[in-house]
Amino acid sequence: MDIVTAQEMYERDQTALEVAGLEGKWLMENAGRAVTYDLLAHIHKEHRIVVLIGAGNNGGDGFVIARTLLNLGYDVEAWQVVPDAKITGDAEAHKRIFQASGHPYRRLKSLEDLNTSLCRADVCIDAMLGIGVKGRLREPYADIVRLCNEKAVMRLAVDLPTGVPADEGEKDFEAFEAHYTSIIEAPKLSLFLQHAQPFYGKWSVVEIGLPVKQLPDHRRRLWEIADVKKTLTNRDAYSHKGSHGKGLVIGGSRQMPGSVAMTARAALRSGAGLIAISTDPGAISSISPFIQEATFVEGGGQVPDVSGYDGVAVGMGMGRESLRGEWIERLVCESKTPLLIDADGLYLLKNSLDALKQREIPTVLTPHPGEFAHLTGLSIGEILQSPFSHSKDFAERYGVYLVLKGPSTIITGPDGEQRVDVSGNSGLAKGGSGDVLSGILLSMMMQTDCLMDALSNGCVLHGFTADLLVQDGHSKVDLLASDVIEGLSRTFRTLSSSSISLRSLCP
Ligand SMILES: NC(=O)C1=CN([C@@H]2O[C@H](COP(=O)(O)OP(=O)(O)OC[C@H]3O[C@@H](n4cnc5c(N)ncnc54)[C@H](O)[C@@H]3O)[C@@H](O)[C@H]2O)[C@H](O)CC1
Ligand SMILES: [K+]
Repeated sequence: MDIVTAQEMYERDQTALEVAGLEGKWLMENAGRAVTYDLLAHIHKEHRIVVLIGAGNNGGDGFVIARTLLNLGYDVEAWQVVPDAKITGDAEAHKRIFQASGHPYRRLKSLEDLNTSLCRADVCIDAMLGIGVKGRLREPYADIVRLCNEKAVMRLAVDLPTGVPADEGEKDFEAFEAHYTSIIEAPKLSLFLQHAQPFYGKWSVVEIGLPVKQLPDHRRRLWEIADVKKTLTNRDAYSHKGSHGKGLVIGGSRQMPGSVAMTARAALRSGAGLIAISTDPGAISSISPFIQEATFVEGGGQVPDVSGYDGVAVGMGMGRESLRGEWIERLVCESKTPLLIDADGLYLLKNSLDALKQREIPTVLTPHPGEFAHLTGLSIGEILQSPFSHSKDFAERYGVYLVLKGPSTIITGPDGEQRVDVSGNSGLAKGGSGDVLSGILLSMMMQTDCLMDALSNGCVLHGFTADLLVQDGHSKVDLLASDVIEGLSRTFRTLSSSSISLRSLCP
């Protein structure tokens, strides 16, 4: 599913008009009806519903929604919150259809009247502003939004909650706090921003009839379990351990032996053929009981020889001594093997960014916002405010694959393509989760031709496993990173059993 900016959404509407003759009025009818049927899952016949209608096309959708609900026999009060003169274009056309259908609407004269109506209502549908909002809300929207937010009503938003900017880069806004948002055609960037997402509540996306094959490809998509099923490499019946990648995990220390154990174990549980660990010799006895299948290579204080491996993950629990920084620089400059750099490795990489630019073999960096702030010199606040553009700038400038971890993980390729993974839950906010993710990613990197697919699939497998575990058996409080490793077996079984049942349906 594509993810768009406001500008890209307007371009899509324009394309629909130019290539398919789909006029705005038709799209508005489609959008209003699709949203209505989506919202019906949250509305009962006995509910009293208030529809709030603003000045632009989001308000136009509101007229279609109010009309459709009234036609279906729901108890609806439609409130136009701006003067008549402000309703123009397609919205005005739909206002006329609304009136011609014999439905009344109310015009906001005083906030007191609306307050009385909202006090009686069970459901409030926000069709005031959508992707056209600019800057902080002006009146009467700001007052109305405050009023709605303090009422004990179910708040449903159309496309975006009024006041939430569609794009990244803005942090200080006041907005309608929706319990549920019915998003039109494609999620907007702000759905994936930590400070904006809570305003959306739960959400889904409705389709409004745009000519999808003709639309410009903005190369930014949501990556979901269905995409994983389509792209995950099948295990060939005649394969051997060498067919699934020979990986090396470099890291761990006496103080942090568990990190590499988890990375190695997660890599093997996700299908890697062979995993070797290069670590502080003093840590081997603590690590080996947890991962009998791994072999150990003698580090001997030297940068390990990585030739002969299909992929290398480096940095987990490695410590930050300057000697390790030299290793990172040498690996970046000299190794001809795809590299994944995480944790302490990212900290040390800061001094080798020029070398990174020169490197021609694929490199994957997996920072959380704090590590990315360290790498870029930006603040964590700046990263969180504009994670899409900062990720893209960095990945393009240094020619790397960047996995910016968070509740919405953004995966960016060196050519600027972006994927977003929203699987997972707060149970993953614990030490060790990143080590497990690195192991899964290493395994996927070695088994998938397209690195973007490998990384996107790895992120979803990690989050989806955590979701399965808290649905059944675990809670978000007790979930451990090591539970996720053991939970991978269920995820892979789920994925393969669904493909078997699909196959069994085919003639
Ligand atoms: N393909 C589609 O996605 C379709 C979407 N539709 C809906 O149309 C809106 C976008 O419509 P647009 O008219 O461009 O913008 P808005 O309705 O969001 O608002 C414009 C309106 O808002 C005023 N305004 C801007 N900023 C502020 C502010 N800070 N405070 C107060 N008022 C503000 C501005 O002056 C304008 O009057 C999209 O979200 C969908 O809901 C179509 O229905 C179908 C196709
Ligand atoms: K809205």
